[in-house]
Amino acid sequence: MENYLKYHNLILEDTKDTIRGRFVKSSAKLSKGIEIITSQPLGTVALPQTLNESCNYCFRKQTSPPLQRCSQCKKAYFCDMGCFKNAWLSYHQYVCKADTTNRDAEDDMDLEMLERVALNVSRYKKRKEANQQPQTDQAVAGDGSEESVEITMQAFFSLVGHDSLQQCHVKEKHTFLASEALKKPFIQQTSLKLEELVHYLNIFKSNNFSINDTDMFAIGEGTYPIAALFNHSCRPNAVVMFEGALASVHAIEDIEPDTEITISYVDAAHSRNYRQKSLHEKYFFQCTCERCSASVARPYLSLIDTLLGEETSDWDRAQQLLDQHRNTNISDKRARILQEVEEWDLLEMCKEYDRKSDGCPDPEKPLELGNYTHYFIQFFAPYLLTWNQPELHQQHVGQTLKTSLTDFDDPLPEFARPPVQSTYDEIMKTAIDKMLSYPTKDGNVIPYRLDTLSVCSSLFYDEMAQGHWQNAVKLGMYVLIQYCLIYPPYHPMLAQHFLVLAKACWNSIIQNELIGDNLRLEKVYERGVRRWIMSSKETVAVAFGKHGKLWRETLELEWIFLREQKLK
Ligand SMILES: C[S@@+](CC[C@H](N)C(=O)[O-])C[C@H]1O[C@@H](n2cnc3c(N)ncnc32)[C@H](O)[C@@H]1O
Repeated sequence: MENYLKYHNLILEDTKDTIRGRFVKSSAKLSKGIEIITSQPLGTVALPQTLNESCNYCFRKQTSPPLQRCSQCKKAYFCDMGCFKNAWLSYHQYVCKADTTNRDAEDDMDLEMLERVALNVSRYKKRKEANQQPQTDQAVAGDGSEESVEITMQAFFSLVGHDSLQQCHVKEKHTFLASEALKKPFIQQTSLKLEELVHYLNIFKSNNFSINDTDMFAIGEGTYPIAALFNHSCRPNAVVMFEGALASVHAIEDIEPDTEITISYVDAAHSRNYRQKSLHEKYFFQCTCERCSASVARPYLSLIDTLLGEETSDWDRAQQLLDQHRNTNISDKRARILQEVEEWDLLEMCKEYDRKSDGCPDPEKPLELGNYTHYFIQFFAPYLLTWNQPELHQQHVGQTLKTSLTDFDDPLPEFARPPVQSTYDEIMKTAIDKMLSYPTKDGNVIPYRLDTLSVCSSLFYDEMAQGHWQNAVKLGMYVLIQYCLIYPPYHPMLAQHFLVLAKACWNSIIQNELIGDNLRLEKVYERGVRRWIMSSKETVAVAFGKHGKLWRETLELEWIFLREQKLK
């Protein structure tokens, strides 16, 4: 295992702290966008609601030819006979029948994962017993370039289950699930004991990953022993991405040698309390990352949570309530926000907060969604991505100075306000201080709060679904500002949002053309599309790589947009 890590410029260090355990650090500089290491699954389970969307064996999505449904159990889907045969040999033969029990869906997934992992552990042990020769480290790991089964298993056996810390109801549930598994002959044949199975379930709780598709929607869950060696930070420098069932850890910022590499176990778009509570319940630690506790180097990071405030209720529940429109408080707020969005005049706002006009919202009055968005977007986009490329910010002098920013964005006049700060940290600090300097008033929608974000992001998708593109663009720009605060600049959530925003802007242009709306508005949208396509290209390449669906979609949109421009 160490060899595999070393080959990938990684070192596993032990803190000797019983909770923090080991952590992974870099032994060389790792540039943003690189795939640091890949991680093979020891077991994967599809989410019940997405069973027909991806192959039950390799987790790839396929529409042409369509996935084939298993004719016997009529539940699992596969790409082709190859995947079906592999699945059959590894696990499907044991579960290929209707399950008549009525456990809840989460328990069913845990049980399925347990059975898959137990089978793999038992096969591995049997193979080891059959091949009695002691293996040297070299023979086990080769040159370290490939993750052999031995490496995956070594990593799995080393993972923490926090067995003694689990709460009574968790212990009871895990004991029940382990005994359910042991009722099945194929699990009895593994010779694994009840305590071992309970330990594996504890390992899953603190180490498993949610498997996402390219649109960042969860489609399953997996045990990835190598990826599970990375510790958590609410401000991570790496993310775990999936290609089918293979996980890989990507750097989302430049990582200097000897730096801990961290990923985030919870969505960073939650309040500090929510994150702390769920990290403690599931992983048993108190998060002291740069965002959770005041960092000396980057003090503005802890101000992000001061800005965001608390969730009004449990986030998922709030989402549910939003969907159902039942909760009067939330639907009142939704109606008020929608009215603000309807009344916000995009052209007026663009004029007021144009870089040359030096406009800023009245410092005596609370911020409204429109002026908040138009004023602060000038701090962030696209400057969060290009602050370290000053040549891109040069004024267009003479006839020929051409830079990618002048291709994609307005050249920035020297006297422009607010000035582009010269580092990422300065941009963030200046913007956050400025936001916090505005007064707030009870009953007003406070733009930077989390509850406003959750209403606006749900409205953003609803307005797109209904083809209300002008509203969608305003909401999308607002959500962008919040994402710039919450996520590191090359985070997949931000990259994906840039692309969706570019598409919304493009659809707005098409819709405006259809209804013959005014030309000046069209110019504003065109500038938006250029800007969001550029930002999307820059971030998608780093966060997702240049081989996936999002990169293709970005290039396609750019191609259509540039072609239309030429035709005009
Ligand atoms: C997925 S494992 C990470 C690898 C683990 N440190 C190990 O040695 O196997 C998750 C566990 O690591 C520890 N951990 C992860 N991130 C941490 C952090 N930021 N602070 C303290 N402990 C952390 C907790 O014990 C958590 O349950």
